[in-house]
Amino acid sequence: MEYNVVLVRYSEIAVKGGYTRSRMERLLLRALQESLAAAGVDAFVERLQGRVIVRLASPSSAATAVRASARVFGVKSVSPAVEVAYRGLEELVEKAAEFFGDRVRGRVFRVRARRSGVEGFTSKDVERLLGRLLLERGARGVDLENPEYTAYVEVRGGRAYLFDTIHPGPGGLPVGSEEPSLALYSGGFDSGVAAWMIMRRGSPVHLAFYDFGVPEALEVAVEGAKTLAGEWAWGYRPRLYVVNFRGAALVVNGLVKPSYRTLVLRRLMMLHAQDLASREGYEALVTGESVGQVASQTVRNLRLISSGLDLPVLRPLAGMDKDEIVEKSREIGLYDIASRQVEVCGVDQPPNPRASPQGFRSEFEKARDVFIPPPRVFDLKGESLHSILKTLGLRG
Ligand SMILES: Nc1ncnc2c1ncn2[C@@H]1O[C@H](COP(=O)(O)OP(=O)(O)OP(=O)(O)O)[C@@H](O)[C@H]1O
Repeated sequence: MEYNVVLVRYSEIAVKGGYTRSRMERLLLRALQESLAAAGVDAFVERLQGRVIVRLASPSSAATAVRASARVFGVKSVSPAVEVAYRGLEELVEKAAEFFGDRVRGRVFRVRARRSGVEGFTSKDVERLLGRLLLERGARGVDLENPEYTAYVEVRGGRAYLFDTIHPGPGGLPVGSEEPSLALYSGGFDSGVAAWMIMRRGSPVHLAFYDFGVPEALEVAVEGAKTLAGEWAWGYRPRLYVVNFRGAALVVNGLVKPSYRTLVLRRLMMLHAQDLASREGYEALVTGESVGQVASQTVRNLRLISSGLDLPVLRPLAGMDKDEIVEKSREIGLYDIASRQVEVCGVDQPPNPRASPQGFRSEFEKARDVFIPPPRVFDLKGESLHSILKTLGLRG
């Protein structure tokens, strides 16, 4: 018996009611279809009560389908499974024993059964009967606490799903459940993880990179943006905005007192991102700031950088430690790229961690009217890495 489906469980959607739930389920299906198609899996995606079934055209695509499904936001976990039809408990456990028989031989096991939309027998009945059958067919023993092998049976109406592995998905909400937002993305660890975390909460996140004129930094940021889009952005077309901030850095370095330069430049960045977001219909900004991580991220300085903005600034890493952030970037596949990023902040002196609000205001006034050219805009799904780099003058 070969895997013919992937069973997809979703997390928070299950607790939503009525219209919201069916909208989110539709978004989840669309994202799953897109992710599977991009991975080259020929499959039909079907909604069951509380589950999604990915029906595979070929069993050989099961592993790829599992990987592709586990990269979709809203998915709690996935299992490659065998779907069988049955009439009555006896036929069900017989088919299950056929699938699990070889796998439990010589091993200590347990059966975990669940059931919904079924009359006439309980989950316990399935566990007991199948357990007995598997012992008869060569399993070494039963241990409910510490088995070597778990045989899972999920019964839904007239069909049952048999599986023995559960692979975690990212959780969260399907992309499109929330309004879109714009992440200030540097290509470093923090802003990549931050963008991912807000995508995970259902917002289609677009990215803005502020270019201080260091080609290596721009190249890494484009690569990181392509990776985020290619691995995680299912169900929408993320954009990358590359903003030429060289002029802004020059003006700030020329006019502003050294200890205020980083803060003034950051605030210019935030204001610019807010205008850009408003024009494009994005309803929040996202940054990778974490309280106290560096001098520009003290509570005081975060206040100064973002005071008076109309759009909410989402800072999903605010309460995280650096090592947790780096670990997360590893999990989501951004570590290698982010670790190549060079630190470029546009100015050469760190800010005072407790900058004075009055001092900041008067220094900011000196630079507030700096001209910033319109951004270059890229469709991260539609354009290849090479063509984006070429347009930006980074490839011949
Ligand atoms: N060149 C840039 N382009 C876009 N956003 C930026 C840029 N530089 C900084 N940011 C934004 O400001 C935040 C704070 O930047 P900072 O350099 O102080 O912190 P960081 O911890 O090094 O961030 P990261 O790891 O994302 O580079 C970043 O997380 C990002 O959201």
